[in-house]
Amino acid sequence: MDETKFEEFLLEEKKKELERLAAEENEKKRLAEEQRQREAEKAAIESDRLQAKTQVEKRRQGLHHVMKLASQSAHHVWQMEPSLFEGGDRIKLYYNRSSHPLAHASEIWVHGGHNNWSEGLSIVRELSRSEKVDGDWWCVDVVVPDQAVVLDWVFANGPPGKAVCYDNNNLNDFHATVPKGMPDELFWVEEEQRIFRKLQEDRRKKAEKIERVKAETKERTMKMFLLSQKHIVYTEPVDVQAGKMVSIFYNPSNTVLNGKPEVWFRCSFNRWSHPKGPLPPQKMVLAENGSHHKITVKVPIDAYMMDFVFSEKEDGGLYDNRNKMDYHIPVTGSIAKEPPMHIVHISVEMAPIAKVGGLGDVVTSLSRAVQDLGHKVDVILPNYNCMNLNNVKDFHYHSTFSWGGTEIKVMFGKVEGLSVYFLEPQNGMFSVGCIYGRNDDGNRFGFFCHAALEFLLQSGFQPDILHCHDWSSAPVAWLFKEHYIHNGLSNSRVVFTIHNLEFGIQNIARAMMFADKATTVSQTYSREISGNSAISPHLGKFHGIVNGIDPDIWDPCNDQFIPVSYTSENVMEGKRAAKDALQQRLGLKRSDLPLVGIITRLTVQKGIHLIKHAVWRTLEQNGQAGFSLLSKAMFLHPIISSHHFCITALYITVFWVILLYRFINLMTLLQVVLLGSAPDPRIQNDFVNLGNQLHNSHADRARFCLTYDEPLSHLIYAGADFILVPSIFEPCGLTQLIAMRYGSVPIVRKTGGLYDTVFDVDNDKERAQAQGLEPNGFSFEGTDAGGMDSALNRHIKQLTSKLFDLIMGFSRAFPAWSNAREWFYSLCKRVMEQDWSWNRPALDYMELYHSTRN
Ligand SMILES: Nc1ncnc2c1ncn2[C@@H]1O[C@H](COP(=O)(O)OP(=O)(O)O[C@H]2O[C@H](CO)[C@@H](O)[C@H](O)[C@H]2O)[C@@H](O)[C@H]1O
Repeated sequence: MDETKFEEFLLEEKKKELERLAAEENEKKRLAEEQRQREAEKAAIESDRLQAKTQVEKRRQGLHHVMKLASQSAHHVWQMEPSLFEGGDRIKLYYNRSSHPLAHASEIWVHGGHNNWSEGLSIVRELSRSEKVDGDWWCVDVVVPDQAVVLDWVFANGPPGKAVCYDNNNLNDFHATVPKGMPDELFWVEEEQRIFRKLQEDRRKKAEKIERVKAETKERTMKMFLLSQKHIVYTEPVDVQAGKMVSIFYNPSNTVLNGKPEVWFRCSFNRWSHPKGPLPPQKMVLAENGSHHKITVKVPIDAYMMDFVFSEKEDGGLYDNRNKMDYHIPVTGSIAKEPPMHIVHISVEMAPIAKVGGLGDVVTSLSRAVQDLGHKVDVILPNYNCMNLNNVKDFHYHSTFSWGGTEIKVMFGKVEGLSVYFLEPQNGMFSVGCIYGRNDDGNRFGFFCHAALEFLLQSGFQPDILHCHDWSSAPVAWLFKEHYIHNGLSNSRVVFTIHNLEFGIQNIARAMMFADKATTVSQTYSREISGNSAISPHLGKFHGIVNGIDPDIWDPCNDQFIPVSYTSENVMEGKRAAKDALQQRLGLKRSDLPLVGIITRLTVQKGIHLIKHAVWRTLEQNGQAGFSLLSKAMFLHPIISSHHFCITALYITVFWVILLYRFINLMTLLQVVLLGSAPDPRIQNDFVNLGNQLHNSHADRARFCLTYDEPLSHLIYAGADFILVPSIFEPCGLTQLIAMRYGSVPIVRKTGGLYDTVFDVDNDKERAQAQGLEPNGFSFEGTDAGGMDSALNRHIKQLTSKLFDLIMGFSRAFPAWSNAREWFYSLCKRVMEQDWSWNRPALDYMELYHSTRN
C-alpha cells in the first residue's frame, strides 16, 4: 500500500468508525424516545385513574347529599306511582299545580335528570291534567333511566330554553330515591372504570385531533410556500414527484433578468450533489400565459430536492440565483433520503429554563422545528444556578474538560425534547444567581462561547452549522474563525442571528464580519437596520427570516394553564371561559367586557409611554364611547317624544334604555390587564405606582401584574380579546403571534416584524393577499399617542357601528347582538387559523444553512 492509498484507507476507516458511532447514537436516541413515550403514557394513565377516582368520590358525596334530601313524595306537591320501581321502569309523576309558583301556568313541564344531575338534562316531558282530585293535579309518564339511583327534577312553564317560571323546590330541586336502585360498591367500581375509560378515550381523541390539525396546517403552509413565489417561479404539478415530469414556469420581469432576450435554465438535484451532476443548460420557451418562460424536465427517482438557477446566456452571464440562495423545491416519493444536518446552537438563553425574552423562545422553538424536519440539533447553554431544573428531563453528568484555567463540568439533559449540554466552569462564573445584569456579563459570555467551541472540539463533534445569537454569543463567530476552523472543526459554518441590534453593537459588528451567513428576525427589520454601519458592509450575506412560535408550547387545545381547551371551532366557548377565569383570578369584574391584554418587558423599546397612554385611554372609553353613542341615539328622540304619551312610545323608550344600557355596558367598557416587568428599577417603580393608582380608581377594570409569570401569560393570551403591542421598534415580536394562536386580535404599531405579521382589517387587504392571507388585526403608525388612539378607537367603532346599523330595525335588535359578536368571533377564528408557527420559517432557515456551503 503506498502513502496515498494508506491515507485513503485511514480515511475510510475513520468514516466507518464515525458511521458506527452515529448508528449507535441513533439507536440510543430511539430507545430513549421509546422509554420517554412509555413513561409519558404511564403518567397519563395514572393521572386519568386519579381523576376518575376523584370524580367518583365527588359524585358519591353529591349523591349522598341529594339522597338525604330525597323522599319518596311530598304528598301535597308531587307523587309517584307505583312506589316501588327501578331503572328502566315506566312510572307516573304527579304535580299539584296549585302549589306555588306555577299556580297560573298554562303549561307544565318536567325538566329532569338522575344521580344528582350527573348526566345533565335527560328527562324533558310535558305534563297534562290528571283525573286526581283534592288539588290541581297534572301528570306525565316518565321512563326511569337505567343507572338511576336518585331522580332529580324541577317543574317549569315550558320546555328548556322557553320556560321563564320554575318550581325548583326553593332552590333545592326535587329528588326521589329509586327504591330498587340503591348503588352498591360494585356500582361505584364500575362507574370509576367507566369514567377512566372515557378519560382515556378523550385523551386519545384529543391527541389525534391535535396531530391531524398540525399535519393539515403543515400541508397548507407548504402549498402556500410553493405558491408564494408564483409571480416569479412555480411548477406544474405543484407537488414535484420523483420519477415524473415537471414543468417549471419562470417570470424574469420580477428579477435581475428582466428584459433579457433569452432565459437559460440550469438545474440539478439533491442540493447540487446528484451523482449524475447538473443537467446541461436548457433554453426556456415563452409559455402560453405570455408572462412566464417554461421548461419541462424529468425528475430522477432518487431526487429529494430540485435545485435551479436562471441565466441570460447558455454559458452564464448574468444569473438569477435568488440572492445566492438558489431556487430549491422539495421532491416527494424519492427512494433516497436527504442526509440530516447537524446544527448546534450556542446560546445564553433557552426557554423555558433560562428565558429572559424572545431570544430564549426562538432558540427552543426553531431548534424543535428543525429537529422535526429530521435534522440533528443540539444546544449548548451555561449551567446557571438559577434555572428551574424541573423542566430538564434525564439531567445527568456528561463529562469534564479543562480549558481557560479551570475545569469545566458538562451536564446533559433534555429540554422540550432537545439535547442540551450545560457548561459549568468550576470557577463559579455562572453560579451568580442571574443570567444578565452584572457588569462582567461580556466576559462571562465571551468565556462561555470559547468554552463551547472547545467542548465541541474535545468531544469530537463535527457540526455542519454553529448558530449563535445576539451580542451574547456573537464571539462564537470570530473565535471559531480564529481558533477552530483550521483546528478540528473545519466542516462547520457559522450562522449569526440578530434578535435586537440595540445591545452590544460592537460584538454584533464583529460577528457580522466573521459569520458565513447572518439573519435577523423579520424582513422589515432587516431593511430598517440595513443602513447601520455594523450591517451595511455585509448585506450580501444578510437575510430577514420572520420568527415563528412553537405550536405545541402555545396550543389552546392542549394548555394546562387555561380552563377549557379550544380550537378555532369552539373559540367562543374557550375564550369566554378563559376570560372568566382571568377576571376571577385578578379580581376584575366578571362580565363579558372587551379585554385588552399587554404582555411585555417594560423597556423603552416596547413603547412604555404608549402603554401608559393606552391604559388610561382604554379606561376612558366608557365615558367617551358612551357619550358618542348617546348622541347618535339622539335622533331617535323625536320619535320617542312625539308619541310619548302612548304605550308604544313608552315601550320604545324602555326598550332603548335597556338596549343602550346593555350596549354601553357590554361594548364600550373595556378592561385592561398588563403583565410585564422592567429590568430598570425606576421604570418598575413607576409602573408599581401607576398600578396602585389604577387599583384604587378602576379596581374592577384594570390590573397590573408587574412580574414575570409564564402560566399567567397563557391565561391572558387566551382570555383577552385584544393584545396590544405598541413597540417603538420590534425586530419581530412574538406576542402578536402567540396572541393570534389563542384567537386574540393584535393591535400593533407598524414597525419591524409587527408590520410583517399583522395586516390591518381596513388598510392592508392587498398586502395580506400578497401573502395568501386575510387581514388579521389593527395597526397604527407614528410614535405619538394619536395613532394608537385611532387604532384602539377603530375596533370599538367597528363593533359599535356594526351593532348600531343592525339595531336600527327593532325586530332585529336582539339578533344584532349576536351578529356583532359573530363578526368579532369570525375575526378571532380567522387569526387562529393562520399559521404563524415555524412550518414556513424553518424551511427558510434550512435553505440558509445549506447556502452556507455553496
Ligand atoms: N412578564 C412576563 N411574563 C411572562 N412572559 C413574558 C413576560 N414578558 C414577556 N413575556 C414573554 O416573553 C416573550 C417576549 O417576546 P418578544 O418577541 O417581545 O421578545 P423580546 O423583545 O424579549 O426579544 C427580541 O427577540 C425576539 C426573538 O427574536 C424578537 O421577536 C423581538 O422582536 C426582540 O425584541 C413572549 O413569549 C412573551 O409572552
